[in-house]
Amino acid sequence: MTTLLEVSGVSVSFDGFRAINNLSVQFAEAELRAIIGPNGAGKTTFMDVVTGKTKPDEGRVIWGEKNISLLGMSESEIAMEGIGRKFQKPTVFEDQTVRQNLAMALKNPRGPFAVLWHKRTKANGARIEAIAEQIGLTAQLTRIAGELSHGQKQWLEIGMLLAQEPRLLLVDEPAAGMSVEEREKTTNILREAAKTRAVVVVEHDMEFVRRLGCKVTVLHEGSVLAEGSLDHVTRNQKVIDVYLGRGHA
Ligand SMILES: Nc1ncnc2c1ncn2[C@@H]1O[C@H](COP(=O)(O)OP(=O)(O)OP(=O)(O)O)[C@@H](O)[C@H]1O
Repeated sequence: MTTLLEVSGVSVSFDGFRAINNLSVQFAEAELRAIIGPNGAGKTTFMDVVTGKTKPDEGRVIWGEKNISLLGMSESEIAMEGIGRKFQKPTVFEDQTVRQNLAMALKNPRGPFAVLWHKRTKANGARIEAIAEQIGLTAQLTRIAGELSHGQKQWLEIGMLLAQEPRLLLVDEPAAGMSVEEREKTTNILREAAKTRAVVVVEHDMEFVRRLGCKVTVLHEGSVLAEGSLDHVTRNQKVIDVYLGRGHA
């Protein structure tokens, strides 16, 4: 498997406290990965480092086949490299329809060829339909986004991120506040999306992680404590001691 993102020996300190401590972790192209760990383990800080929001004190963050360092890049440059991030709270344009939200998110090829505009609009229409189907919102395309349920808003935002065609999608606690059916649908959307890109999901809900059925990385005190299948990591005594024993099983 080709490595898409390599985080190597990364440390981040806040006022002398090491939130990320010599962290090394890799992600392959087109893989689904769950990141779990107790509160304060460094999961959010890890995503902040990858997206350029937080600059590490040490270490390397290497991206893509050209082995580009993300460390010297701004957040917007990193986003343009193809790294998308879904925060926990859905942020869609509430007063716009689902279709308009997706249309705004679509990555249009920028160029001076105005004659191609019509063609492009047609192609965009097809892309919107395809994404709507992928996120299960085909029947909601003409609805105002503000009227959608919490789960539907989350899917719409995932769709808006997919419209940008990211090569890596970071998703923060997608299952929070969702019903059982919504969670199931969310797992399917993420699993499907991960067939063509890397999808990294930070999640506390172990049932949801089990449904994802993917490799799991357990973070603790800013480093990787265990990695492997969910069964493998949940059998690890250290994982049981620091995480599962605290009611996350
Ligand atoms: N800007 C900051 N200033 C000071 N300390 C911070 C800052 N950001 C994070 N921390 C600390 O770094 C540690 C790691 O935090 P982080 O939010 O990355 O953990 P987490 O695994 O995402 O936790 P949770 O599961 O609660 O979201 C915590 O102890 C947190 O208090």
